[in-house]
Amino acid sequence: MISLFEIIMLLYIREARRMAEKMKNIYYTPSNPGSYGGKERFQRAIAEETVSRLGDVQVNEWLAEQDAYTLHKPVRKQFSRNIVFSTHPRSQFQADLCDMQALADENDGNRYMLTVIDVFSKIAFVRVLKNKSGAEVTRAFDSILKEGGAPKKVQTDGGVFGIKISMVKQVALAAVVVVMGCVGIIALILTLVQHHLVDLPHRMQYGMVFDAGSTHTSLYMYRWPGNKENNTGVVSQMLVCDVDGDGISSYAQDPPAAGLSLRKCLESALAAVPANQRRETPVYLGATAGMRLLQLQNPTQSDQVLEQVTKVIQGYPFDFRGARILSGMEEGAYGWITINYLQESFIKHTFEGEWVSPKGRKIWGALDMGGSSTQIAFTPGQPVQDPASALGPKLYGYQYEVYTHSYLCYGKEQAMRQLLVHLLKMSRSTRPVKHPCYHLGYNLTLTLGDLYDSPCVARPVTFDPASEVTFTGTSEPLRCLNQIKNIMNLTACSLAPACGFNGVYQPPVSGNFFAFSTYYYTFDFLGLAPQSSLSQATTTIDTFCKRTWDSLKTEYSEKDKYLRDYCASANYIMTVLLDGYKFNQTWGNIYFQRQVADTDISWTLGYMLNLTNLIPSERPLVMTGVQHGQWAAEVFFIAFAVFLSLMVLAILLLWNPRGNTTIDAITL
Ligand SMILES: Nc1ncnc2c1ncn2[C@@H]1O[C@H](COP(=O)(O)OP(=O)(O)OP(=O)(O)O)[C@@H](O)[C@H]1O
Ligand SMILES: [Mg+2]
Repeated sequence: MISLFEIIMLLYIREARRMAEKMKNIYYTPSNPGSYGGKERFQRAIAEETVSRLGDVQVNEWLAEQDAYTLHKPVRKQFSRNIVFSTHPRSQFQADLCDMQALADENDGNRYMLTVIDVFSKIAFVRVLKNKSGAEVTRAFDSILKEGGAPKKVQTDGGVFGIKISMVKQVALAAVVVVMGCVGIIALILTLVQHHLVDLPHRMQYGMVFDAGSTHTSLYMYRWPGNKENNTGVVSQMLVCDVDGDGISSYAQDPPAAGLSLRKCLESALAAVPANQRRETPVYLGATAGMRLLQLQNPTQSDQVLEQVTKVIQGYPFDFRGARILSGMEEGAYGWITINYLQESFIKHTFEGEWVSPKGRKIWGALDMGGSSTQIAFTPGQPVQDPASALGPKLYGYQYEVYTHSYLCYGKEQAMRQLLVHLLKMSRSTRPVKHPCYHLGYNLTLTLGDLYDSPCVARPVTFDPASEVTFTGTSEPLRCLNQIKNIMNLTACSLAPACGFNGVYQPPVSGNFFAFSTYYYTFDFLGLAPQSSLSQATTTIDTFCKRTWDSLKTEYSEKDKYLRDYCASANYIMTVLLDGYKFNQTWGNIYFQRQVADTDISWTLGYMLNLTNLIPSERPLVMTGVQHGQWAAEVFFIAFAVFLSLMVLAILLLWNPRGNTTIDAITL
């Protein structure tokens, strides 16, 4: 017995076959308008001939099996696409609809699937749809956003578009930006109002320099307020300690004694510098002409002397920065720096807190006469023609051109020695040797060994070092002056008239000068310091030189070890200044001074200033400060503003309030 179901099935199959036959006839009959064409035309032809319209699924399935249809379908072309860079999750979602209509009956009437994938993480979301109406798709998309968070962009077949930021997020962002703006304005106001130049209390700083001269060694200790170290004129002399005995070069035969001689002054320094600052207190030792001469005579001995002084200073708890021999040019230049620093010629720091270049830049020249060498340094009114005597220091942003020269063997002691040797030579066999610069009644006896013990004088080929020679004073100032001129060459100069003496190039002197050390000692003793007219100076010297030794001893203490030489050194000074450097027309520009601003004029201060970078090459910065409370408030508000900026960034990038992101429509 055949069942009703089987009958229905047989009828269905027969109808299906009939329809298939019919479709074949239509499609493969070239005269039929539905043949060999697209789906729409084919469907219309079937409807006309069978009076029934076949569903898309049936037609598509049948056409898909026909080679004639599939072979002529347009080929899918590869087309260029934009490269998408996705840097973090939810930067871009790709969305599409899958057509599941054919399976709708088995899927509770759900005909489509909305598929969404996060481009960065590849996490996929799927929602089923009954239809693809705008409302249905939007509902499904909202549901995906609730699960996966809102992306920045969504890519669909309809294009790429941004997701609207949720209201909550908008309000949060606006609030943070407003607060941030207020905080920034408060910080700015705090910074601009109530600021003033600060001058905070600062502890003193210390620095020391040993001036190891040819005749003696002195320790100069300086101090300055630490917060003002780049100002001019703030470094002042704190103490000077004279080392007992002669200069360190005199210890050539016993170098350890040179080191030991410094102990007394190092102990004074220990007492002067607070214990907690000793380690940071720089100490330098600079040796001058005496050691220059020893180095020429016996380099081993000069090295040994420097070694021994180094050893002793290193034994003290200071920041020792070395012992060395200065060149003559350095000695001259550092003297020049000292003077102009103390005079505040380079730059001035006003009460208003500004750095100003003093009007007209009145730069001082330096005239130094030690025991073994003499230096001149100044800024000439014309370019320095000899590069060997030119220096170009850049100080506080201004470049200077300095002429400087050091005459070795023309310090007071060595010049006096040269005079003795010259007089001895001129006297031939006359004994005692007449000395026109010594006072009548004064006699000096010394051995030839002592007289010739210097590279500054020419020794006879043979002589007995032990034999003695006596010089007897004659109080003849005119002869004295003439004999002194004989120890200098005042004529030979290739670049005449731009000359100093001994053929040395020197541009004409210009500006005011400080003359210190021997210049000062001698002129001060004669009552000619700090200034005197040229005629007053010559008269005073002449009168003094004519005096007898007895009258001098009565007036001054016989113990004044310099008494015998004042006449000679005064005449020597006049010769150097007038015949050598040619101050004839500008005598009044020379100031014979020992100190400026309570500080000794010496190369030592310039040396320390330079080595401790207390004179910057560029103009110092003016510091602006605020009170501590105000500063703290500024820091707080600025930090708060930074924090808020980070919050804005975090909200933009990371915060996706679920359920609050909305989309109005989406085209897939
Ligand atoms: N109070 C004084 N009165 C007179 N002359 C002095 C006085 N003190 C030092 N002298 C002399 O003045 C000269 C210069 O002394 P200064 O201390 O400047 O020389 P120095 O530094 O030892 O030598 P150099 O710089 O050439 O190495 C020396 O001959 C010294 O004997
Ligand atoms: Mg000196």
